[in-house]
Amino acid sequence: MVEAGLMGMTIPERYGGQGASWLETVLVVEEIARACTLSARILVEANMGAVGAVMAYGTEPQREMVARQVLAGDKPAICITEPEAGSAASQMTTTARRTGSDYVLNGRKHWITGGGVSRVHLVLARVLDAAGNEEGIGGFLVVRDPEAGVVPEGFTVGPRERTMGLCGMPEAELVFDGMVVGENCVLQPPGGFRRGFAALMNAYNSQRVGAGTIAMGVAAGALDHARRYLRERRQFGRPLAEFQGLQWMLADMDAGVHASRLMLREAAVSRGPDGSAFPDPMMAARAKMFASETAVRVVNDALQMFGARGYGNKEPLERMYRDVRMFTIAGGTAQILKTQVAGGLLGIKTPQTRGGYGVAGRLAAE
Ligand SMILES: CC(C)(COP(=O)(O)OP(=O)(O)OC[C@H]1O[C@@H](n2cnc3c(N)ncnc32)[C@H](O)[C@@H]1OP(=O)(O)O)[C@@H](O)C(=O)NCCC(=O)NCCSC(=O)CCS(=O)O
Ligand SMILES: Cc1cc2nc3c(=O)[nH]c(=O)nc-3n(C[C@H](O)[C@H](O)[C@H](O)COP(=O)(O)OP(=O)(O)OC[C@H]3O[C@@H](n4cnc5c(N)ncnc54)[C@H](O)[C@@H]3O)c2cc1C
Repeated sequence: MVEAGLMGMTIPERYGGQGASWLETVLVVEEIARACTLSARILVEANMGAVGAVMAYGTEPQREMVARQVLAGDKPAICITEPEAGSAASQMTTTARRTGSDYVLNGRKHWITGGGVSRVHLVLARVLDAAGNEEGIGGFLVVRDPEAGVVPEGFTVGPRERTMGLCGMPEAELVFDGMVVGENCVLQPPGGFRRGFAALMNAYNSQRVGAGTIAMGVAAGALDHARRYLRERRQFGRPLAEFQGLQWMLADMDAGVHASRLMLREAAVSRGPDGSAFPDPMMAARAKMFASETAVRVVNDALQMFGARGYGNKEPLERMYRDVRMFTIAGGTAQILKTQVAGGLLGIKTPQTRGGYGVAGRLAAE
């Protein structure tokens, strides 16, 4: 992927990238996901999420460092989720406490894709001043590269999670125990730490569009396989393609993939409020939620069309099914994304803590 120029496509040309748009990136992601979910995931993380956040909010040296790493083949890790803060990501307890001009990180992240193999890590943490008062949530850039002898003290990689799919890339726990990082590692979004969580999640909307595109690409690949097999396989003296029950399934699958693709591309070219460099939050949530749920159904239906052969490993369907199942979970579960979409439609703020509901501007004005 480095040789093909796919790592760091979105990085601006002045840092060695191609300055590719989100739309150009998702076109490539779809094609790759048709054949290999894992490679598509690497592509998304090497162009969206953390990379997008650094290119939008980073200092010159931070951008140069991340560009160098990614263009050389690193897939950065985005470290948000914690054992007690999954969907409730804003309740993270990992802290970054200021001591002089440094920060000391303490806490535990889990299910981090690339844990143990990624070099660049964007770690979200609750920022405390020297007296322990909270300042908001910030992003911290941490490089770990054992091959080059860079192993930050106080940063350990815990056990790998064993998963039903996507087995070519580890998900692991990362433990920060008094790890000291300098001020130059702080990713400072506009609005400072008080608006840090919102700004970092805003950057993450690009990765939601990327993740949704992977799911859609896997479904598109499964649909191709299904079309091939319906023409190839014969039962009752006729090709499966002649059975109307399967034809209607195929038409529904095609419509689902097509609708997902349109929603994802619409989100990819959209921009959030206030001149954001990232896709509109609601469009990203809607597209990822729809594409991931649709893809699980489409791949399941494709597998069904193969009968026993779909359940076996001579065809890629069983692998695609195991891979695609993840996309309604990671990157914001389908339920969380639906809540965000509904909140936008109704003009209701939707924090999920007891007593947290509020009315946003539009409804209040009505
Ligand atoms: C956002 C949530 C964590 C819910 O938490 P809260 O209820 O505490 O937060 P909110 O009040 O909804 O939001 C606080 C603040 O942030 C703004 N915000 C939130 N999300 C976004 C967004 N996507 N884009 C832009 N801005 C956002 C929100 O508007 C608020 O700002 P104001 O104060 O109103 O101005 C929860 O809903 C959530 O998103 N949970 C999912 C967590 C998640 O996605 N984790 C992903 C981990 S990385 C990963 O899985 C990688 C896998 S992969 O990509 O393959
Ligand atoms: C393969 C994989 C890779 C991942 N990679 C990363 C990564 O690189 N970086 C990272 O930070 N994280 C990563 N994650 C973690 C991922 O972001 C979380 O799994 C996800 O945000 C959900 O959190 P949780 O698993 O703790 O589920 P929980 O939040 O415990 O949710 C459990 C169930 O309850 C539902 N639920 C929770 N709250 C609500 C609510 N308010 N309303 C309705 N339903 C609700 C959820 O939808 C879900 O069905 C990865 C996960 C997987 C599976």
